[in-house]
Amino acid sequence: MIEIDDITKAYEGTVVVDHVSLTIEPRSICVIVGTSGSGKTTLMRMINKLVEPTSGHIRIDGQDIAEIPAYELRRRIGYAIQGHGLFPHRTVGQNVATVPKLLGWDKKKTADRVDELLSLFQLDPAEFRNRLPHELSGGQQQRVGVARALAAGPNILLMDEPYGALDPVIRAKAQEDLLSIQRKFGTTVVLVTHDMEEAIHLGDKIAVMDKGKLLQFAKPEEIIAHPATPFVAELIGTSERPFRLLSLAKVADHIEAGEVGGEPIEASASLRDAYAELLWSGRPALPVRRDGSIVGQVTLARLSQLAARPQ
Ligand SMILES: Nc1ncnc2c1ncn2[C@@H]1O[C@H](COP(=O)(O)OP(=O)(O)OP(=O)(O)O)[C@@H](O)[C@H]1O
Repeated sequence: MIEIDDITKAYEGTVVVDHVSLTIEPRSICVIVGTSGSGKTTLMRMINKLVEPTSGHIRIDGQDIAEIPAYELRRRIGYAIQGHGLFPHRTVGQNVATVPKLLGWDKKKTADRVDELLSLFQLDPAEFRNRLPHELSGGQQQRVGVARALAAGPNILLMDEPYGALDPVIRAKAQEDLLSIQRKFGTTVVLVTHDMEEAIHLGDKIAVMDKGKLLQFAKPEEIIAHPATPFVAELIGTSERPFRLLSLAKVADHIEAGEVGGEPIEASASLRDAYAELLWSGRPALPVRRDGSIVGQVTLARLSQLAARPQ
């Protein structure tokens, strides 16, 4: 658990993070969202002491980080940034091995871990471990950056706009990878983005920042349905609200009995994808497929109800 307790950061009298308090539950993803310069990165960097707070406290699993040396904290907390930050003259394998090496892991354990992580990120170790970062695509470099951050199995992973530079297809893939890896390892993730779509997709909870202040800290459903201020509502985009609500749930959770013809949709698809397909194909219902079999239908009528403002 990460407890941020009344934290403030000022640079020469200018307050950039202003009395922020929030508690991030273990094994959850907290996304910090807000406009440029709102203090997102500064807030996150206080968690691994890259920035020292002016006042306030941060506790990790009950321990005040003021009592933990910065180097120790940074070995315990993974950190991945936009543009990956890989060492350009070190191979992919050496990059991923950075923290295990600092921790004095033996060669075999380190090499096994590097290969495990590269495989996990769908980078064939034999093909990629000896390449230099510039011999990789942007998306591959980003994956190596996240693999490096996870190398020593940290409980906490901080990510600063990790997918900002990726094209939409690679970005969606990287987000799915993050979700599955987070579930696999149970990592607590704090991710900074200015993209509300990304925040809603990834966040168990979303922290909305503006001018150094925390405006709202809540589940995506709550932020969409009950934005705390007009600024939060604007950030969500009023015309986007129904679609954002639908993007939070899966077809699997809203299957109705009944048979209907035509091209099916997968149960794992989001309701938003189902809604788009219903509108695009002009059908009132789609058959739903799970593990290759048709298991029911999803209907336009039901999705229209689900997209309406929650009471
Ligand atoms: N080392 C520093 N010295 C002085 N001011 C700083 C320093 N670091 C950040 N700031 C200022 O603090 C404010 C918040 O910066 P921060 O990087 O936290 O914002 P952000 O929300 O992450 O923005 P972006 O989305 O553009 O990265 C900005 O006005 C920035 O200019």
